Amino acid sequence: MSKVLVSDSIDQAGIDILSQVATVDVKIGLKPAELIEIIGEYDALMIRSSTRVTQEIIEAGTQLKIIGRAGVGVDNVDVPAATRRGIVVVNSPEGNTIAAAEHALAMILALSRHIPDANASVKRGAWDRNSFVGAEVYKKTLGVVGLGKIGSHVAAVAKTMGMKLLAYDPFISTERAEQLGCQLVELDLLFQQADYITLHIPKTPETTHLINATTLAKMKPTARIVNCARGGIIDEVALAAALKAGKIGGAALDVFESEPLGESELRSLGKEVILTPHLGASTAEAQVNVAIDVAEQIRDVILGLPARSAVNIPGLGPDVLEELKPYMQLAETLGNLVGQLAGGRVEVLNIRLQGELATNKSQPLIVAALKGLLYQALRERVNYVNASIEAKERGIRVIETRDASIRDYAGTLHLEATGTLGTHSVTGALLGEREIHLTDVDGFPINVPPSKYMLFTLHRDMPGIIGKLGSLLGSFNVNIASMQVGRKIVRGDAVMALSIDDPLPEGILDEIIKVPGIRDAYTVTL
Ligand SMILES: NC(=O)c1ccc[n+]([C@@H]2O[C@H](COP(=O)([O-])OP(=O)(O)OC[C@H]3O[C@@H](n4cnc5c(N)ncnc54)[C@H](O)[C@@H]3O)[C@@H](O)[C@H]2O)c1
Ligand SMILES: O=C(O)CC[C@@H](O)C(=O)O
Repeated sequence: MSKVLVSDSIDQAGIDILSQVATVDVKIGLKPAELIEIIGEYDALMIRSSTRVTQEIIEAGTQLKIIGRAGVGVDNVDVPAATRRGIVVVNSPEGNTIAAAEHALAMILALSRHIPDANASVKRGAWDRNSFVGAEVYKKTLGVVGLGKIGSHVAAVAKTMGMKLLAYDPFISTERAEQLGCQLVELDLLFQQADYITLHIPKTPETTHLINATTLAKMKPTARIVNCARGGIIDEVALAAALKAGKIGGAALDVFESEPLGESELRSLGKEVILTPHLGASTAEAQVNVAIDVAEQIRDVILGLPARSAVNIPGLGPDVLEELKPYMQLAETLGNLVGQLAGGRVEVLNIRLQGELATNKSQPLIVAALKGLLYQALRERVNYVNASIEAKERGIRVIETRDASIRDYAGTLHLEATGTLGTHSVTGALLGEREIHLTDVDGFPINVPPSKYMLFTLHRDMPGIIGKLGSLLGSFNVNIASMQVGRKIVRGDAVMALSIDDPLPEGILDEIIKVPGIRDAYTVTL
C-alpha cells in the first residue's frame, strides 16, 4: 500500500480521502533534518505553507511521486527540483480564493475603522470614543494590483461598497477589467491616486519589493496598503520607515518576508498597522475545499491517474486534459514508435499537428510525444513532468509545425525523428475519438492499430516476399496477428507492418534482412 506523509495541519476531509488508497501518517512540526530522515518511505507528501520542501528533501524522497500543496502558492516547494525528479507538484488554485479575498476586504475595513485597537482598548477596560475615529471607504479609490482570482473578487465586493476601482495587471485585458468595473491603469498612476492599495499578485523576481521606498514615496500620505498575497512583495523596512515618517496612512499585512514574523519595527507601530499571522486561507470552508481538492489529486496520482491542477505539467489543466487525453495517448505511442524506428540518439523531433489539432494547445502533446520518445532510454523515470527537461538535457531539438487543413481524419499527428542512425517518421490518428491508428510509416500509407509487439520492414514490393517472411517467422515460432503492406507505387518500395503475438526471438532480424528484397527491418515494443 502507498504511504502519504501529511506534514502540515490539513482538514480531516482530506485525510479521509487519502486513507482510501494509502497509509496516512500525520506528522506536524517536523524539523528539516527529521523530514529528510523519513521522507524516503513516502509516495506522497501533503503540505500547507509551513513545510519548506527544499531540494535536499526532494532528493531524499526517493519514492515520491507527488507533492500536494493545500493552497495556492507553491513558493515553499522547490518546483524545479521536483520537476527534474519527475515528481508532480499540485495545488488548489481556487479552494481558498474567497477566504483570501474576504481577509483582504476585512483588512481594508479594519484599517479604516481601527477595529483591532478599538477592541483591545475596550477589553482593557477603557471606553475611548475619540481615539478611533475612522474613514469611510465609500467613494474612495481602491487600487487593485493583480486582477486574478482573488483580486477580481475583492474588486467586485469593493464595487458594491461604492468604491472607485483602479487596477494594474499587465496580463489582463481592458475588457476583463471593465467587466469588473475597474479602470486598468499604469502602476505609477495607481500609486498616486489610490486611497487603498491591495496586492493580489504572486511573488516573482519582478514583484519582489514592488513596494519599496521609491514606490511608497509616490503614494498619498493617507494611503492604506494591504498585503494578503505574499511576503516580500513589500520591503518591510521601507514600509515601517514610511509609516513612522507619516509618508503613508496605514498598512495591514497577513504575509511577511520571513514567517513566522520575527523581530520587526512593524510590531512597535500603532493603530495604523494591522498584522495577522498568514490567516488569508484560514476559514473552515477554505480548509475543507483545499484539503479535498489536493487529497483527491494525490489519490488519483497514486491510482495512476493524472492530476487536474499540476503546476509543473505545462498547460495540463482539467479542461485541456479532458479534451486532449486521447490525443496525448496517440502522441506518446507515436513518440515511442518513432524513437524505436530511429534507434540511436535522436537529435531533432519534428511534430506536425494537422487538422483540428492545429488549433489546439500543443504543449501537452509535445510533452506526451517526448515522454514516448524517451521511454526506451528512461523507462518509468520519464513522465509528463520531466519529459521536456530530459529531452532538453539530451539536446533533442523540437520543431513544431501546424497545418489546419483536414485530410482523411479530423486530426492527425505526424512525428519525424532524426538521429545518429537516420530519419524515420510516423503519422497517427484517432478512430471514433479514442482508437489509435497508424496511418503512415516513413511516408508509406498504412492503416493499422498499434499492438504491443510489431515488426516493420522496408522492402521491394515483389511477388513472394510476404510468403517468405511469413515462413521465416513461422520457422521461429512467431505468430502473426495481422499484417499490412503500404506502398506508393506498384512494385516500388513498400513498408510492411506486422503485429505479432510475442517479442521477436534474438537474431531473427538479421535473418529477415537476408530475405531478398527486404532492405531493412525494425522490431518495436509499445
Ligand atoms: N494570504 C493567504 O493566505 C493567501 C491565500 C491564497 C492566495 N494567496 C496569494 O494571493 C496571490 C493571488 O492569488 P490568486 O489566486 O488571485 O492568483 P491568480 O493567479 O489568480 O492572480 C494573480 C494575478 O496577478 C497578475 N500578475 C502577475 N504578475 C504581475 C505583476 N508583475 N504585476 C501585476 N499583476 C501581476 C496575474 O496576471 C494574475 O491576474 C498569490 O500570491 C497567492 O499565493 C495568499
Ligand atoms: O496554507 C495556508 O494557510 C496559506 C495558504 C495561502 O498562502 C495560499 O497560497 O494558498
